[in-house]
Amino acid sequence: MAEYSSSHNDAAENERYMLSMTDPLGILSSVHKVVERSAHVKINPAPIDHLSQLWLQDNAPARQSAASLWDERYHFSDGTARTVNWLLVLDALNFCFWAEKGQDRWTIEYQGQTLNGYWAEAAALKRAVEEELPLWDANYLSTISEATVAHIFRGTGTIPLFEQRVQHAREVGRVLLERYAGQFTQAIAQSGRNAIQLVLLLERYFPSFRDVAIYRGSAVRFLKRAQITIADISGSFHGKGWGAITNQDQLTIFADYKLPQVLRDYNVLEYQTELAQRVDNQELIPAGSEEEVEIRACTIWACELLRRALQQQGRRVTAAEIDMRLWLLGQQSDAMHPYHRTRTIYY
Ligand SMILES: Nc1nc2c(c(CN[C@H]3C=C[C@H](O)[C@@H]3O)cn2[C@@H]2O[C@H](COP(=O)(O)O)[C@@H](O)[C@H]2O)c(=O)[nH]1
Repeated sequence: MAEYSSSHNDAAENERYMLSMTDPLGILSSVHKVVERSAHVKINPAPIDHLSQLWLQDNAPARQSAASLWDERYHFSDGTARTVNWLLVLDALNFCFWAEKGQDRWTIEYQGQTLNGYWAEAAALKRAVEEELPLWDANYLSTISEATVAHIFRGTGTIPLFEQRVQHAREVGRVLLERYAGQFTQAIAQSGRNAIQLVLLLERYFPSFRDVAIYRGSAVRFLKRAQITIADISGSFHGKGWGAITNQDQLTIFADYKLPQVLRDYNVLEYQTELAQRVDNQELIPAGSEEEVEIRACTIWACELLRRALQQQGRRVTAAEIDMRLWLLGQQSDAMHPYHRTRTIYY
């Protein structure tokens, strides 16, 4: 199956050394176990080398980091603690924007644009603040009503998993009040402005961020929304002030539904025939199924192999930079095979 295993000792030794040194969240080691056993998804090494060569030739975008790309059009950003709380709400609700097969996606109108997906979510939350709804206020969040959340996301169609979004907003408010005097900036301070400590804090105290699956009896750690929250805070503040968070190079890519789609388009990921047919037919892949966990685990591991291939060619990039580049490719993915459909609150 996966060809990542080495053909001689020192490569394996090097691999174990690399794994132990750069995996403080226990994500790489847990997805590595899935990759070894994966029965429905394969990682192809040759396309990884091809992709690293492509990116080495093309200088500019590889330098892109979240900070340089932060988009103020659709993100609320006032440079204060209010923005930090707003970003936590943004990423507590940052999941599952696609419609049932044959249905149109939920969309909103904002500043004369029709938006869908992640951008619709971000703009809807920015529009709410512009309409004087204090989405950065923990008290307000902790008791927010269904009617208010429906108003916030008003548009054409309904945002999927609406109930869960109400629950997540209330949970953010409640935990902020219980533990951080209503300010996520206090959590940043308490974590010593360390990305790893902050991800573990989100996993421990904010249940909706606890993105951990079970695969053949073992825990598999993804922590996608917890990790992207840190990247988004850092990006929004351009790496300064509340965005000056260390150890971001130890984050993994964020295992959403777009990255697997892009990696499959490059043939980095290959789906076993039956899974390929189900995904291409836009059938639901159950949350927590072996297929879903293998898709996400192989996505993370393939990006780690890509990061190492680039590093071996002298190009040091972080997983977050690889993530950003792949995700932006996924924003123009109409000609690609469909992304996998898993109804989940985790991505
Ligand atoms: N891996 C990864 N997944 C990401 C993002 C983002 C947006 N973030 C950046 C945007 C501007 C700032 O620079 C932020 O950093 C959203 N998503 C996920 O994608 C899916 C939505 O896709 P579509 O249906 O096409 O809108 C959904 O699972 C959502 O959770 C990312 O950056 N990486």
